[in-house]
Order: sequence, then C-alpha cells, then structure tokens
Amino acid sequence: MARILVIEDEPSIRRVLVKILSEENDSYIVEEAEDGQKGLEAIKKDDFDLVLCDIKMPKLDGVEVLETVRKIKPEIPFIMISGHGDLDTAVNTMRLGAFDYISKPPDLNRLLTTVRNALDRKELVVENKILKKKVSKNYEMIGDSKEIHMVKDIIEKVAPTDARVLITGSNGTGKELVAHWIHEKSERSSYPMIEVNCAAIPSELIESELFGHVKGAFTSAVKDRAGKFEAAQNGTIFLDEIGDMSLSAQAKVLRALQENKISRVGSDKDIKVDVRVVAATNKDLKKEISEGRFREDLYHRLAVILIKVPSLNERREDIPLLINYFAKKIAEEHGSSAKIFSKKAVSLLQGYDWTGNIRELRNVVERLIILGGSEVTEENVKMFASK
Ligand SMILES: Nc1ncnc2c1ncn2[C@@H]1O[C@H](COP(=O)(O)OP(=O)(O)OP(=O)(O)O)[C@@H](O)[C@H]1O
Repeated sequence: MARILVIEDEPSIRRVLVKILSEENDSYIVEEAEDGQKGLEAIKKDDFDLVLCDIKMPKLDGVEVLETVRKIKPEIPFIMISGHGDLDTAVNTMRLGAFDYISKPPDLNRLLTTVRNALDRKELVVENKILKKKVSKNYEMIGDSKEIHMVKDIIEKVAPTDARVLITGSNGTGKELVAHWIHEKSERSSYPMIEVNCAAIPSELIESELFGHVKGAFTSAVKDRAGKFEAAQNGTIFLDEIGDMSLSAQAKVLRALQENKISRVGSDKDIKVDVRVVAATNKDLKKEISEGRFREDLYHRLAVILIKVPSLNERREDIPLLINYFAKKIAEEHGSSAKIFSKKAVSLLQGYDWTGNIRELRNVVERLIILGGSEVTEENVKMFASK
C-alpha cells in the first residue's frame, strides 16, 4: 500500500493525475489537495509515501511546501510538477531535495516510472533507518572471564524456558543487556520486549503505566489506554529497578503473575495476558523485604531463576577487552580511526575502583578519546580519568 498526495491547483491536471495513478495500481491510495496550504496540512496530519507537487500555486507555492516538509518529514519523496515558465525552478528543487520533476502536460510513462522509483527509494530509506536504529542500540556482550561465561551459560539455559528471571547487580553492570538476551533467545523474540523503568515513573502513575486505565479513572485519564502488560502480549516485560516499585503496584503485579490476568485502572474487567516477566534491581531485595518495602511473595514469584551480574571489579580481566571495544565503537560514531590505548593507560584504568560500572567506563574512554592525544597514555588517564 502506498499513499500518494497530489497537490495541484489546476483541477483538470489534478484529476488526470489522480485518475492515472489510481488506475495504475490497486495498492496506490491517491489523495488530492487544491493548493500548497491544504497540501501541507494534509502532510502534517497524515503519513504519505509520496507527494506530487505543483510549483506555481496560490497561497503557498511548491518550493515552500517542499522546504517545509524537508524539515518535518524528510523521508517523503517529492516529485515536482512544472509548467512552461518554471522549468528552471523545477531543476533547482532537486537541489532542495526533490526526488524528480515532471513537466505539464504529464507524459504517462515518465510519470509512472518516476512514481515507482520514488516509492522504491522511500522504502529503502525507511528500511535503512530501522536498521540503523537496531544497530545503534548495542547488545554485544563483551568479556572472556569465567564470570561472564557463567552468565552467558545461564542465559542459554533459561532463555528458551518460560521461567521468570530476577537479575541483580550494581549500577551499569549489564542487567538490561542480560534481559535483552533472555528475550532474544526465547521463543517470544518475534513479539515485543517492553521495558519499564519502575524507578523513573512516579508511584501514583505506575499502576496506570503497567496496567492501563479507562477513561475517567482519574483526572487526566481522558480516554481508555492500554498498559505495558498488554503491550507486551506474547512477549516479555522487563521490569527494571523493581525494588523501587510501590507496594500497591507490587500487589497488582503479584496478581498478574499468579492469575495471568490484569485489569485496567478504573475497570473491573479482567484481561488475560501471556507475558514473561523478567525483572532487575540493584537493591538488596532481602533487605527490602525485612524492612517492609518489598513483598516476600512477589520476590519468590519473580526470582524463579536468579542471575547475579558481576561488577567489572569482579572481572577486571575483561576491562582491556571493553576498552578496546568501546574505543572502536566511539571511533565509528565519530567517524575517526580508533585511538590506541597504551598498555600503561589500560592497566591504570583496570586498577581504578570505579570501573565496576560499564557505562562509566565507556564515558571515560570517550572522554579520553576526545581530550587525549593521538595515543592515550598513562598521563592522559591520570589527567582526564581519575576520580
Ligand atoms: N558485557 C558487556 N559488553 C559490552 N557492553 C556492555 C556489557 N555489559 C554492559 N554493557 C553496556 O554498558 C551499558 C550499561 O549496561 P546496562 O544498561 O545493561 O546496565 P544495567 O545494569 O541495566 O544498568 P542500570 O543499573 O543503570 O540500569 C550499556 O550501554 C551496555 O550496552
């Protein structure tokens, strides 16, 4: 299905274009606008795969429409329609990002070929964007230590089962990464993995976030809304920082785990959910239980399998590998060649106490690459990385 918008003020030409395109291919949905202003409004409101746009029009001309859309929806290809007097302008619009132009009266074959090419390219651009997004989130798990191999082994064993998993470990040790792999290596991987950071959501909103709500359930509930459990249907929900969840939300999560049912806030209708729960925390939940902040029954439901992710300080031999890996990644991101870290620089970094946190290690590597010289030396580390 391809949605095409024809913006043209001359009714006869507009009609011809709409007719030709609609008859050419059943999967073309063709809409029309009679001037630049209306065209722009339609593009803002809806998603189009292609726009055919006249150049000379009242109110807003084609060049202005093109320039505005390039800023808000740059992926939409434009084919400009030029009359006798504006061929030069048409050629110039290609510099502004138009895909192509056709002259009036439109030549049927040329029009249809250009439309097909433009739609093909649009698909490619969108695919590339999705691909880039996937690649940019990095899920490689670097490390050759006994400790990280143990974690990988457990993931392999546990992922294909439906067992709930509680992942523990201090900040930035890779808990989210572990959760990601559990989902990816499970049969649920073609369904969504929905992540909820329980610490980032105010306690009065967490229930609605997880379970959704019905219109009128509270002041700002202006319409029915599904929650994350429903969004994760057939997939995995990752409850990050579960140790920060309010007791009343914990009670509801417990019910969801016991009965595989949830109800939206403000409704007593049950909704069946088939969702695997993976949770993570950097808190000592046993301590939280003894102090009355975490439900023991929920703990036992969640911690069917426990994975403790070791801090980098417990597997310092992985630090040089990580430095190397981050140096390459960062160079790629900056479009430069990877900087060499001298042996002394690496061993100094390896010895620091704060390097338990992988995120922090990455930040320091980035800082050293930006601020250090062509080679990262012991002196650079002392200057830019010590805490
Ligand atoms: N073994 C690893 N190899 C490469 N990168 C890793 C590894 N472990 C973690 N990272 C990276 O380190 C960063 C922190 O990891 P992650 O977010 O999984 O940690 P976390 O324990 O969930 O953190 P927090 O406690 O702050 O939520 C991420 O960018 C992640 O990709």
